[in-house]
Amino acid sequence: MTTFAPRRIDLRGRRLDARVLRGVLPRADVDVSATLTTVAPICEDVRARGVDALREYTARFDGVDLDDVRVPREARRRALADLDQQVRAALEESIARARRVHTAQLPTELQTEAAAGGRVGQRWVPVGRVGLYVPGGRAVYPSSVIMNVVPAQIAGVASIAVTSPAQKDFGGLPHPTILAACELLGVEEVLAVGGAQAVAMFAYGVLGRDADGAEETVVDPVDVITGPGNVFVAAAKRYVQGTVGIDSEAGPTEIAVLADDGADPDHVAADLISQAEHDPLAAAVLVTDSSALADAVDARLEVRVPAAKHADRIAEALRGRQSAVVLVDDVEAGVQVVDAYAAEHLEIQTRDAAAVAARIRNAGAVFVGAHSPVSLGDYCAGSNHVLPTGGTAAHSGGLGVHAFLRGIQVIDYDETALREVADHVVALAESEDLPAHGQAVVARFPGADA
Ligand SMILES: NC(=O)c1ccc[n+]([C@@H]2O[C@H](COP(=O)([O-])OP(=O)(O)OC[C@H]3O[C@@H](n4cnc5c(N)ncnc54)[C@H](O)[C@@H]3O)[C@@H](O)[C@H]2O)c1
Ligand SMILES: N[C@H](CO)Cc1c[nH]c[nH+]1
Ligand SMILES: [Zn+2]
Repeated sequence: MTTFAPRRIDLRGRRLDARVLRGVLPRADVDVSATLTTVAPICEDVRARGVDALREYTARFDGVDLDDVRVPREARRRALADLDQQVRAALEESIARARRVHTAQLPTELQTEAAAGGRVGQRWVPVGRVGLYVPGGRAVYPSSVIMNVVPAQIAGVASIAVTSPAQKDFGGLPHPTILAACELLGVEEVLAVGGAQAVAMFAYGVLGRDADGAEETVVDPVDVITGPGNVFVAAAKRYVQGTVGIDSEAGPTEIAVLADDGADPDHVAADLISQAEHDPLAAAVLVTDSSALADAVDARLEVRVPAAKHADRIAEALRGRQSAVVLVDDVEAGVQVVDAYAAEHLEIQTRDAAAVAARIRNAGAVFVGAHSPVSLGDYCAGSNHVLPTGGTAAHSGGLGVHAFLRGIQVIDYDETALREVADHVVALAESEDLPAHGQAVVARFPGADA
């Protein structure tokens, strides 16, 4: 008999320390590490050969003969004019909520008097140019245009470029709804490149030839690359990090659900399927202290998956080594497990869900209670759906305005304030055997005792 249920991991009665959990929990991160060997030559080739390399990879991976990587304004205007009105209304609502939430994230400028006359400030300055990746392989993601562009605009980034894979079925342009979303948001530079080659294009910039054969800049390099994508995109972001800043490794989608016997198995199954739908590498993990709930969810997967539109992809994700149903002794143990797993999305479907959610330390985003499914956050909650995957939520957060800002400290001491602290600077400089550091202060007060 074909089963559509994820494998079971039984942690009941087991000691749950970090090492044990690391060994037994499902994890897809190794795919990103392994994929570095695939994407490194692609990135280096784009760096060396520019547009010619972009054309070759687009033909190979997307089946499109690219004419120009730049999408003309007219195509974006037409896409918006032709957009279904219901989809337009949904995009507009999503934009409005995202703007509200992301505006509230803007940090305040600080000015502190560390001592009388000694001021230290903190200014938040947007990066100059960003490259935003919008996926478009198995599915297309106009919602990811919003999730990338809104925080970049609110942060005040002056130069914003969006890229998304060229689509065979749409004349080699990105999907029209993606173009329409760019136009709605007033994005002026849109490119038709996907995968690792798009990430390299942004990291290094690309040159091409104009109609007369003269060398021209086709895409300028950016300071920061953000956005979600498949394992090739996530690996390429890891590869170019350092040359540019990145947001997080927002790779193949993950959902973890922490549920007790009060959860509705229909909801839990629907939510696991909703995210397994993204990619055969997507991870769907249920953590529960109720074997009755685990069985009930499995039974619903058996019924629903074969009938679903992308049943093959969903079944592959649910049965993959990255998915599982994890049985634990109680909700307390479940909190330890989901914290060690550090999921991109974590739903809490337990009694007193808000209190349980408040104790979670590692997750890209937490969805609290019966009425906050992950797909609400994917589209219309106002929160950002570009979130860290593969366990990186233990050290990275989701996309927001901060990804596009740098805090610059501004130190402004007057003479009296510097004189007052001079002895301490000299003492510390000498303790580090860096006496010239102390001298740089003493030199300002000739005649004073050093
Ligand atoms: N974590 C997040 O925040 C988040 C948000 C939305 C979507 N996602 C994920 O984004 C992904 C979207 O993936 P997708 O594939 O639909 O679109 P995508 O745009 O990420 O990838 C398509 C590109 O992959 C490249 N590619 C395909 N096969 C390749 C190969 N064998 N070698 C090298 N490159 C290859 C091609 O260049 C193609 O253009 C899914 O995994 C989804 O789960 C994650
Ligand atoms: N669940 C994805 C984040 O991993 C975001 C998304 C966009 N569209 C549908 N879902
Ligand atoms: Zn989703």
